Amino acid sequence: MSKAKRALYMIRVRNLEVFYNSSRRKFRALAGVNMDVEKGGIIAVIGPSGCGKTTLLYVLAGIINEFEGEVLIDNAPVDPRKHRIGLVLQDYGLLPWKRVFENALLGLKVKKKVINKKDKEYAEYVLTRVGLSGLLKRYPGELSGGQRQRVAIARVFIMKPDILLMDEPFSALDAITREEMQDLFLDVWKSDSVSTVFVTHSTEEAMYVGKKIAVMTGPPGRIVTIMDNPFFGIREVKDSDLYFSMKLKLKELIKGIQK
Ligand SMILES: Nc1ncnc2c1ncn2[C@@H]1O[C@H](COP(=O)(O)OP(=O)(O)OP(=O)(O)O)[C@@H](O)[C@H]1O
Repeated sequence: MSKAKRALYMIRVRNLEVFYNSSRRKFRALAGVNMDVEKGGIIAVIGPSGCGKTTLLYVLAGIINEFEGEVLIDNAPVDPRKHRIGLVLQDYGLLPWKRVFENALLGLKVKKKVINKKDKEYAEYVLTRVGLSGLLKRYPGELSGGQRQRVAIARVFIMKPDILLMDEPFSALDAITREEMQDLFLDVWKSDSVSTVFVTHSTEEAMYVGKKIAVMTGPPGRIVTIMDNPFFGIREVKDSDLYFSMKLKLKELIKGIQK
């Protein structure tokens, strides 16, 4: 492949195999996973429980570093010391003894020893965009679930990551807060267009936040299809035939029904 073509991709996964070793057995969690994420792309990864979605994210985050195959971030082997990798988890990952502002700066602090005035101004700007400007001095225990997730989202955008990995970030939230957070995520994402892998259990969420949708089955985890999503960022189409037929197709693929 030509250099110009390769440079279009921010994330490249080729023939990825991951095994978990326990004392009794070797468990194959991923089997020959292939996936590309374009610069500024969002791929939503959807699949049944236990198919290997989190394992895939952990490889991309550099948390799992024993694997077979190739995993490239911006054309270089994944390396958390070199790449800025933003990871948002379902349980927010906030430190309970630190206030909102300090929690929001944690990701950047890991990457940068000295936080300067410009960094703090940018942090304030992002926190204001996510609607937290009045809550900067609170502790996580004094926030709602949605507010905690806002802090977690602000934290990854403040560190200006090379790639963003979202592991079912909104699944613990009630339906209304969840929709608000999806809107907020896309709104903040639009200004940075950071290349994102968004893992979700929900077909509706995948169809709202994914420019592309990858369907995984397993274990062992495999990607059975990657499709373009014409409904990216659109909510009002819920009654269209095309929307429902795509949703049905996704559900069938997740269940392993191939027509
Ligand atoms: N540390 C481990 N040791 C052994 N097996 C593991 C380990 N972690 C995960 N697994 C197994 O690997 C498979 C993939 O797990 P993973 O957490 O990646 O799935 P998932 O698709 O993210 O699931 P869920 O949607 O329920 O979060 C599962 O079958 C799981 O039981």
